Amino acid sequence: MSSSDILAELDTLLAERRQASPEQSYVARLHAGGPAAIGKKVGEEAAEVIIAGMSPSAEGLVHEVADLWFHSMVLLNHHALDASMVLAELQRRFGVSGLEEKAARAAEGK
Ligand SMILES: N=c1c2ncn([C@@H]3O[C@H](COP(=O)(O)OP(=O)(O)OP(=O)(O)O)[C@@H](O)[C@H]3O)c2ncn1[C@@H]1O[C@H](COP(=O)(O)O)[C@@H](O)[C@H]1O
Repeated sequence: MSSSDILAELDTLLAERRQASPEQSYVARLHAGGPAAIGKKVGEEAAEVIIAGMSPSAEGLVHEVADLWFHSMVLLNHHALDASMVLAELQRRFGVSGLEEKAARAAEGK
């Protein structure tokens, strides 16, 4: 599998594992806890990303970001959303300066 396919492959696997028993699947266990429990895990992983980002170990940061992406994907899946929607949103934003987008929003009063 190429690395560019992994998000789509993982989304398919996550949807399958949602139906599994919580005794046998970490993903099923996360879903059983509901959005608040999954969101709590996303928050913990985000905190671990912040801590890893303070250290010079690139390997540690990559590991923690992978944990954050994985748990965020489970949360998306819990709401019948998937990574392709996030990728499409990033594609839509591609090349649009964050500063210009913010200024345009301010001009529209948003
Ligand atoms: N990519 C992942 C993945 N990344 C991280 N994790 C798990 O996420 C958890 C992260 O928890 P922490 O880092 O907080 O460590 P912890 O000490 O185990 O957690 P706590 O005790 O704090 O709850 C660990 O149990 C990891 O194993 C993952 N679990 C599963 N997947 C994918 O999901 C698929 C389905 O998994 P199951 O549903 O478990 O079969 C797997 O085949 C993988 O492809």
